[in-house]
Amino acid sequence: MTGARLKHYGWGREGEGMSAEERAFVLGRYHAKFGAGEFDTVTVPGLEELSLREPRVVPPASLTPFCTTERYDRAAHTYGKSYPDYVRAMLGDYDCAPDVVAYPRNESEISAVMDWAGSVGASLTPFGGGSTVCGGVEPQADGIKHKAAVTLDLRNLSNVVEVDPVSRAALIDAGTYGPSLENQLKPHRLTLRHFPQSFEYSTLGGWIATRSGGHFASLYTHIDDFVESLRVVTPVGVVETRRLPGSGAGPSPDRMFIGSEGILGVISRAWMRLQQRPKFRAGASVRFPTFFDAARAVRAVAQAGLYPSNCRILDPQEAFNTGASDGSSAIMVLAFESGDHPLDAWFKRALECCADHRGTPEPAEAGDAHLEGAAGIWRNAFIRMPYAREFLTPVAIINDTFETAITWDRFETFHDQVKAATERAILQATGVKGEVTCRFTHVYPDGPAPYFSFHARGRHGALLAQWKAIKDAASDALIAAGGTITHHHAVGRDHRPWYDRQRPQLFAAALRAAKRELDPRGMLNPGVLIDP
Ligand SMILES: Cc1cc2nc3c(=O)[nH]c(=O)nc-3n(C[C@H](O)[C@H](O)[C@H](O)COP(=O)(O)OP(=O)(O)OC[C@H]3O[C@@H](n4cnc5c(N)ncnc54)[C@H](O)[C@@H]3O)c2cc1C
Repeated sequence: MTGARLKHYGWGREGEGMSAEERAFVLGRYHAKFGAGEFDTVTVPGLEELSLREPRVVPPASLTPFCTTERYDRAAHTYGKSYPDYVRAMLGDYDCAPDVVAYPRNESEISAVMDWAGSVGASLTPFGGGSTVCGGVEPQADGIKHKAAVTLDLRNLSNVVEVDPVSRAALIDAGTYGPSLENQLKPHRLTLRHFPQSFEYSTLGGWIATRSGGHFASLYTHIDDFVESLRVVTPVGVVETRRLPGSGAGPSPDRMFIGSEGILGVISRAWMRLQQRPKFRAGASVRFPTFFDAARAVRAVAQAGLYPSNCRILDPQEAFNTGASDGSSAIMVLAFESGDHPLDAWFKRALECCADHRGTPEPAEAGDAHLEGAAGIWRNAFIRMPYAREFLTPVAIINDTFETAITWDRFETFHDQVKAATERAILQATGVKGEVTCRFTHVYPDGPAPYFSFHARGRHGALLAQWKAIKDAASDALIAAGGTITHHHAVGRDHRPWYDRQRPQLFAAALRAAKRELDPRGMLNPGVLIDP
């Protein structure tokens, strides 16, 4: 990585953030929701004001070239990017800071850190970009089972190592951040085209470890679909899977590590399936009178086998919040792309599906039609929004998201139940009416992945409890109504109670057995996904 260092509190690098106009726009939307009065503001402590405990362990001389106990490194690896992470950081609570941060440069250094951490009874937390929103990178040391906490940041493993243009695949180091990955593929005229909203500040290894959801709204929804083979460093040795386009040889070893959230080993590199860079595009913003009209159109498009790269819908309130509409209509952002052929026939057919459900396309300007109008405004807001939380938390705004998936036959009831339960919980927890909005991130022929955002006016001193009451109610509702606790944000520690209810018990036992085999000391990410 180049440029200024990453913030220890907030999104992106030091010196980055929203412009004054963007902040005013976002705060204006909240003033409109919650009243025009001044928000009660808390000052976030600076790095030098934080009190961190003395490191409980220090690395041996052989590891010091790539390990540190510096204040900045420990503070910047204490939290991920969830709402409670921001609150605790704002309150100066750095009790769980790691004792040591390691920046290995190759697999043997990963193994050396594992061996040392194991020998001193420390836990080991794999760390990519730290953009987890479910408590995936918080260091663990209870003083009994784990006497100290070591974080293993993979940023120095950051190369596209080899490109196979014939099979259209590349071997890529796990610590490679999104922009660097794409920049290194560009000269080969290839692309991974996996663009989670966190693309700039997350890594290939993190995407694979969490089964992240990216650019493609249909067909290639999760990173899983691009993984051809993996190398994983475990405390008992290295696992390497065979490069194959597909295989029916038993359960897939790749699948065991994809989504393992750092509890079975450290993904060090992967062969990834690539795409041609798109040359042909077709797209539009389509307006619908209601969100459910838009959802029915999405179902028709998904079931027609058209596989748009983008088919995201925003409910009217979500469209209003991002500035993409005046709040009177739902919006579909529809796009097709190909490196090989024109897409007019697919696009035309998708618009027919939309018209069948009262959808009206916005007239497109010349050029990148899919980035014009409401779609373009939404896309810009999508990229800039991550910077908002660092100034919304200090004014006691609770803004968070949760995402799930559900089959089409249950979607409309599911949506209404989850939304109502979340709205009720906001009112109960804060005493003030809040707002819950919904969009789709990904779509399948058998159902959508709805993504809910909620906005509440919290109170300093009670923010964590208020957030938890709302999050618990929303999670309870979506599990009770048959959804998944996460479609792509992963389980971490925050989603454990609901994942435990959703996951078959015998599967949990099998996962525990796999962990015991690969991580006999139980040092890797304790508490994530399963208890030992
Ligand atoms: C603003 C914002 C937007 C987001 N948008 C999206 C989105 O569009 N789609 C989406 O899917 N997610 C999204 N997320 C969530 C997050 O970005 C993803 O989970 C991402 O995949 C995490 O990657 P990372 O490199 O930051 O991993 P980290 O946050 O560092 O780690 C995540 C988990 O993976 C483990 N891990 C990391 N690297 C490795 C490795 N090499 N080997 C083994 N385990 C490892 C960690 O221990 C941890 O449990 C978003 C988060 C934020 C803050």
